[in-house]
Amino acid sequence: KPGVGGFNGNGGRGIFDTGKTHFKVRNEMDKKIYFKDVAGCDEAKQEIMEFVHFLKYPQKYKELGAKIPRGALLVGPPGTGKTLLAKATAGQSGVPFLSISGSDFMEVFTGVGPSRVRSLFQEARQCAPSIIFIDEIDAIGRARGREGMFSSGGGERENTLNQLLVEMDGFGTTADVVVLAGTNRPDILDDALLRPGRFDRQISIDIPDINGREQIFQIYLKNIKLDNEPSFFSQRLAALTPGFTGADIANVCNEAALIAGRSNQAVVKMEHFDSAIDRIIGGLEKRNKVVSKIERRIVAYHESGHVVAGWFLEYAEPLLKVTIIPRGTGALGFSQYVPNDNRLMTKGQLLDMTCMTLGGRAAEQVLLGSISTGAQDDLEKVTKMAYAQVAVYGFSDKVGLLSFPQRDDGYSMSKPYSNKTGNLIDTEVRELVRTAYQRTVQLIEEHKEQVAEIAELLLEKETLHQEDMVSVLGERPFKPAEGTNYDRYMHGFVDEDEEEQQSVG
Ligand SMILES: Nc1ncnc2c1ncn2[C@@H]1O[C@H](COP(=O)(O)OP(=O)(O)OP(=O)(O)O)[C@@H](O)[C@H]1O
Ligand SMILES: [Zn+2]
Repeated sequence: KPGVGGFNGNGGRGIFDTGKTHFKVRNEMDKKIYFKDVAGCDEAKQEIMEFVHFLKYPQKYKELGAKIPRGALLVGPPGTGKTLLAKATAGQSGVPFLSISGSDFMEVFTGVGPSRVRSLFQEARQCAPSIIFIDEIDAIGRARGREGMFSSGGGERENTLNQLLVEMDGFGTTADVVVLAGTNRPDILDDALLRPGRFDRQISIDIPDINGREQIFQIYLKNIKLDNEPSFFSQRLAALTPGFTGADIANVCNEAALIAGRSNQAVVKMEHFDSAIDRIIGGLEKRNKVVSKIERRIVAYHESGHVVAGWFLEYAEPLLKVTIIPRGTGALGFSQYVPNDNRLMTKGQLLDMTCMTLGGRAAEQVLLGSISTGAQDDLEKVTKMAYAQVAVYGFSDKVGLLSFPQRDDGYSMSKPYSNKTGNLIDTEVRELVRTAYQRTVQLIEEHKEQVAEIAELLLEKETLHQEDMVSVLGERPFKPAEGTNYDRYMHGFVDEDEEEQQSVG
C-alpha cells in the first residue's frame, strides 16, 4: 500500500526511521506584520479586510446572525506575498497566526498527517480568535483520485485532506478561527475544499505592476545605505524589473548590498543594482519567466484589442482592468471579464461577447500585421460560445429550434443526431465565427488609433484601470447593462469602513 512513508525502496529508509518529519506549527506572534509591510496588492488587501473585520469584531457579526466566513484561498504565483499577506491579516487583526506548509505533510508517516491537522486546529481554537495559514495547500488538497503517476503517499494525503475537511466543518458556528491557504493551482484542488463553509472565497494576488514594484522597492530600500535618494532608485528599478515578484525584489535589494560589500563600497549604487538584476533575471530566464520586449508588445496590442472591442460593442461587458503582466498560470495578458454562466443572455449579448473575445486576434492582425499563438485561449472560448449558440440555444435559423445538450468539454453534443445535422452545425458555427471576426476586424480598423494608444499606454503602465480607458477612449457610448460587473463598478460599491480603508494605504 502506498502511504507507508519511506518504505518503498527509496534511499533505504526503514519503516522505523522517524527521520524526516520536519513538520512544525509555526506560531509567530513575535514579529508582527501589518498591511503596510505588504506593498502593491491593494485589491487583495481590500478583499482580505473582510476577515480583519470579522476577527476584530466577531460579536458584532454574531449579533446580526451572520456566519463568519471560514476560509479563503490566496491564489497567486510563488513569491507574490501570499504568506506575507496572511501574516499581515493576523497582525492587523491582532490575533495569533499559526502556519503550516502543505508540503510538510508529504514526508510524514501514516496516521501522522491527520493527527497533525487535528492538533493544529485544536491549538487554533484554544487561542481563538486566530488565523491558520496553510501554504501550498495543493500538496494535500489535490482532487482525490487524481494522484500523479509518480507520487506516493496517496492514501496518507487523502486521509490528511479528509481530516482537514472534518476540522473545517467541525468548527460549528462559534469558533472564531479563519483558515487561509495559499496556492498557485486552484484548478487542481478537490471540489470539496471549495464548498461553502470551507475555502469559499478566492483572493488573487498577482505579480506586481510597475507601481507595485516601486512600492515594494521602497520597503526594501529603507534598510539599505544608498548613494542617492531612495525615490531615485525605486522609480528606475521598478522600470527595470517587469515580471519580478515581491520575493525577487527583496532578493535584488539584498544581492545589490552584497555586491557593494564585496567591492568594499560604503554605499550601494545603481551599478550594484544593475548587476543584481542581471543575476536574478538569469535565474528567471531559466524558469522561463521573462517576457521579451517583442512579446510584451504583441500582448499589449492583443489586450488593447479586447479593451477597445468591449468599449464600442453595445452589449459586451467592457473590461474593468487590463494588464500585460504575466500571470503564474502561463497566460500572458489578462483581461478581467467574467462571463456568468447562470445569467440569461440575449443573442445580441452573446454575439458581442464573441466579437470582444476575438478583439485580441483582430488587433494583432490589423495593427501588427501578423498573428500569434496568443489567441488560442480566446479561440477556444469563441468555439464553445459559437457551438452553444448554434446547437444549444437555437440561435441558428438553419439548425432550427433544437437543443443538443453539451458535453462537459463544451465542444460536441452528447445527444445523437444525424451526420447531416452534425455537418450543418459545423458549417453554421464556422459561419458565425467568420462573420463575428469580420465585424470585429472592421471595428478595430475604425478605432485603429485608439487601439494603438491603449497598447502604448499598457506598455508604459502595464496595468490600466477604467479611468485610463476613459482618458483614451472617452466615456463609453453605451449605458452599462444592469447587474453586470461593469454596472456595479460604475455605480461603485463603497466600503463602509473608512478608517480601515485608509490603513490599506
Ligand atoms: N507585496 C510584497 N510586499 C513586500 N514584500 C513582499 C511582497 N511580496 C513578497 N515579498 C517578499 O517576498 C518574501 C516571500 O513572500 P511570501 O513567502 O509571502 O510569498 P508567497 O506568495 O507565500 O510564496 P510561496 O508560494 O512561495 O510561499 C516575503 O517574505 C517578502 O520579503
Ligand atoms: Zn485574448
